[in-house]
Amino acid sequence: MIAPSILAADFGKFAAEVEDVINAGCDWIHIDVMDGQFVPNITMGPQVVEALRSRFHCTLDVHLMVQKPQQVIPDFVQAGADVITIHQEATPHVHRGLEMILQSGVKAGYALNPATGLDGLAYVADIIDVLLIMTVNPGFGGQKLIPATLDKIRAARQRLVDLNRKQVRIEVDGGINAETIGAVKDAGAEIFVAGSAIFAEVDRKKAIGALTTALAAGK
Ligand SMILES: O=C(CO)[C@H](O)[C@H](O)COP(=O)(O)O
Ligand SMILES: [Fe+2]
Repeated sequence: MIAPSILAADFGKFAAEVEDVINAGCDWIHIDVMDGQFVPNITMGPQVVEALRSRFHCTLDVHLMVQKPQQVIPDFVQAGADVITIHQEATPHVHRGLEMILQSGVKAGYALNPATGLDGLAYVADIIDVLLIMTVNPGFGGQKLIPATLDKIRAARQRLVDLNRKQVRIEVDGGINAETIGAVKDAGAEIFVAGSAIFAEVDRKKAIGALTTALAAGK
């Protein structure tokens, strides 16, 4: 499953950009929400999710890179998100935040920065649908994948099996391209967020095709 990250899209023709990747066969759209506090960048809010919801039927995968995500979760639920992911590092009450998402009828994602370990996973594994392993430090698109995160993906896959929660899908985000996608897949990832690898190319169908081919070929 390839999830284009619209952070790398041309904001001047936003809807057309999303339409382009949906027409190219993508069913998940990854929406990066940044508050300028948790990460040093400010991007988009619930209005963007609402606008996309009114036009498209695809899965809207909202990645909240904000402090105190509990304060904004209801806004993104209301806007029509299908998956809402919050960071372990963004709140001392990550379990409460994940429960809030789940109780709203939305799929809950639990995100870990590159230097955060898997210690908390056992305590939230039963209430999450997605484990988002950041393969770059969050805040910006176009960065290089951090190789040490591959071991974490492998360890997370095993940990989920041990916890009897292998249905939790591992999502990877940052620096995913035709060169790296095979390795993250072999490590155990199932959802692949790609921003610049898709939107920096003129022919999005070709770019997504290159990712799919690399995915099938593996490492
Ligand atoms: O969460 C993110 C950054 O914090 C983005 O989803 C990610 O960076 C995607 O961009 P690219 O594929 O260009 O690395
Ligand atoms: Fe993201």
